[in-house]
Amino acid sequence: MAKILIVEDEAIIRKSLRLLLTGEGHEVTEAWNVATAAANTLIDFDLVISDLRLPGGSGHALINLSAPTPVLILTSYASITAAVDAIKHGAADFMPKPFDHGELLTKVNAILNNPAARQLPAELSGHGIIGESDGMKMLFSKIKRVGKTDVTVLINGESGTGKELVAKAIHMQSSRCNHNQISVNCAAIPETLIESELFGHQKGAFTGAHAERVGLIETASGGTLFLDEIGELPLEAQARLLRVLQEGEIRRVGEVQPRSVDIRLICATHRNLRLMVENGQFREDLFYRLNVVELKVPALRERGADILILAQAFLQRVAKKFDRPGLRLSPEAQSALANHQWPGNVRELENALERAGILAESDWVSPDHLGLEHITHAPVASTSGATVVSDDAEEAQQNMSLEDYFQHFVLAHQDAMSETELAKRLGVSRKCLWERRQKLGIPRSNKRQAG
Ligand SMILES: Nc1ncnc2c1ncn2[C@@H]1O[C@H](COP(=O)(O)OP(=O)(O)OP(=O)(O)O)[C@@H](O)[C@H]1O
Repeated sequence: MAKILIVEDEAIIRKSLRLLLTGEGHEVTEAWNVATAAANTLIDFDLVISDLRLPGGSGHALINLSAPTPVLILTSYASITAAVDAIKHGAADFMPKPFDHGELLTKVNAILNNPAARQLPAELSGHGIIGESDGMKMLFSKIKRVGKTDVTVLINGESGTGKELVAKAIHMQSSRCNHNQISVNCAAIPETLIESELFGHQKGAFTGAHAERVGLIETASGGTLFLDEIGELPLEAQARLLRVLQEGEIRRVGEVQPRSVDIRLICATHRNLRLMVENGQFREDLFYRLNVVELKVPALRERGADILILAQAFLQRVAKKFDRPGLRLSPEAQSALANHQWPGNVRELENALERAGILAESDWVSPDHLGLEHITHAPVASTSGATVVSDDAEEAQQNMSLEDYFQHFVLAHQDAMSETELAKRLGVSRKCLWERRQKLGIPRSNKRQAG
């Protein structure tokens, strides 16, 4: 006996399938669209049988949502091409409608008896990047194309959109995949240390250089170097990096002799580097070297049904992590997720689901558990640098935890201040600011393009 989910908007077809399958001893659950299907823990089913055209979303979305559960697609003769496309996207098989009962059962049995039919998650061939929207499909095909080459890639997208995942996927598709990918977050390394971190140094090159040090670029030789937040790289380090790209050579700080290196460079930024070039904050020659191929990662709010697909995937992960297999999204939670603007993108979504996994008392995740409200009050800084607050805001501030205060302060000032200024005003290092942003899920501002 197998557990089978039927997703079909026509009640008559649902009923006939139910009769057919229960008659064979299977346990059957019914749903009439993607949302009602997704309210179940899809991984628990042995098979999903889904119509291709469903109200409010296609059966394609279910292929992703259900992974690794196999999906048998039902389709009218008119959309056979679409069914073939579904197979390319990971469907186990398809069955034209109207169908012969015997033929359908043969297909169902063939899938159930074939363990290999359990599909890989419908993501970029095992790289963990989930997405069905047109923007993501376009990105996947570009990743596949640039992955095979050795060209420098500049990945652009808001904070938390998955730029690092994209960089990893490119590396894994490349001929360098058996070598390391070294990832460096230029925003997390203090400006004074960045050159020696990246390029290495000789013993005694500067105060504190007690021993020689191999830089991260040299360590990445033979593999891929991923420079995240490249817009934060100070101008002097930009000049050094340009030399590496032009000459394939590196000179450690304090060293005269260059060493040859063989790296593939992938960079990422949430900033508008062109604007930074115009403002004199980013070297034009370096920009053109980096921007050989530009990949744009869409913001989550532009990805339509991907929001729910990702939410279900993260929920399954959370359910496993907290050993709560029954966890599911209530219809209200689904609509809250679909309507949220996601300033922190996929990272914010991941955090929301993790939080829900902790807070939900029953199996049903409600909007409250997701904590998607926005912060409305924020302290305002005076030009003297002192923080000025209104009476109401003062009272609210007194009730704030340190983390709340940190978050309020960053959100209120990041359009006007650089990361260095923000860190200084908060009395923390840039690295600490970066780490707290990650921990608290505070996205970097898109309005501040430079500095
Ligand atoms: N399409 C996706 N499918 C699955 N998980 C994703 C996807 N996009 C992002 N994530 C997850 O969201 C989190 C943030 O992704 P990532 O660090 O790659 O974003 P980023 O754009 O590099 O962020 P930042 O600009 O802040 O460095 C990670 O945990 C990542 O695994």
